[in-house]
Amino acid sequence: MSITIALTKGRLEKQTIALFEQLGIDCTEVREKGRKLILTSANTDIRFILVKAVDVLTYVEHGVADIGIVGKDVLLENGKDDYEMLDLQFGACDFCLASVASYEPTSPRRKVIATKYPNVAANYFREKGQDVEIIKIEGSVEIAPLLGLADAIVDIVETGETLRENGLVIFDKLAPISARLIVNRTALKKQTTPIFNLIDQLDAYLQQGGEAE
Ligand SMILES: Nc1ncnc2c1ncn2[C@@H]1O[C@H](COP(=O)(O)OP(=O)(O)OP(=O)(O)O)[C@@H](O)[C@H]1O
Ligand SMILES: O=P(O)(O)OC[C@H]1O[C@H](OP(=O)(O)OP(=O)(O)O)[C@H](O)[C@@H]1O
Repeated sequence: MSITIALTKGRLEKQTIALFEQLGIDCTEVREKGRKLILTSANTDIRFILVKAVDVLTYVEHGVADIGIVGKDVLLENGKDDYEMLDLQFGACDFCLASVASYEPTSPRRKVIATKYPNVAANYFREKGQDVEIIKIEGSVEIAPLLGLADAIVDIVETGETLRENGLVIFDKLAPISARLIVNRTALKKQTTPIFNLIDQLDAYLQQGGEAE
């Protein structure tokens, strides 16, 4: 029986492949994929599918993929933490509250918050007991406070360069983010041994300080 692994296309792709290759899993077809989206590993029973981050959740939830590799941001936003089995430690960044330096996070005025992650932002302000208006933005979130659309943003910060270049500063760190391995529950019951073997190998590699290049 083969294992299907859904990979997040884009930023996490290279490091995911590098990590699997460190375990001796051939990923040549994924590295040289062209426009192909279903790829096989030459030396294992693993099949990879390449999809957008949120779709990794969908394929794993429906059992079409047994395993998924996805950012913690996507799990938090979609309330799917319980699928998570392993922190893969790459793709590290943070969810942050940021704005222009004059922003007053504790002022009683009802704030407007722009974000790609409305649920993460809503949970954060709910826990703080603050009622805010949330505006969903699809990208370039940093311009929202500069143009007066929002008072502040909740967004991913990695190097901090985007904030710096747009004159924004961090007011709070909400949660650390990195790539996570998620597993479909039924697949785990049906294919316990191969799935746990893979997780154990990844875990052992990461424990001994190995990194995805
Ligand atoms: N600087 C960063 N900005 C955004 N995501 C990052 C960053 N560094 C690591 N990541 C991780 O990479 C994952 C994939 O991000 P990527 O930008 O490739 O896809 P996306 O968020 O779906 O964007 P797009 O809609 O542009 O395809 C994120 O879910 C996050 O976990
Ligand atoms: O701290 P940094 O290293 O600068 O990285 C953080 C930036 O990267 C992401 O945006 P992305 O490049 O995905 O573009 P987007 O604005 O279109 O989402 C994120 O939303 C930040 O804007």
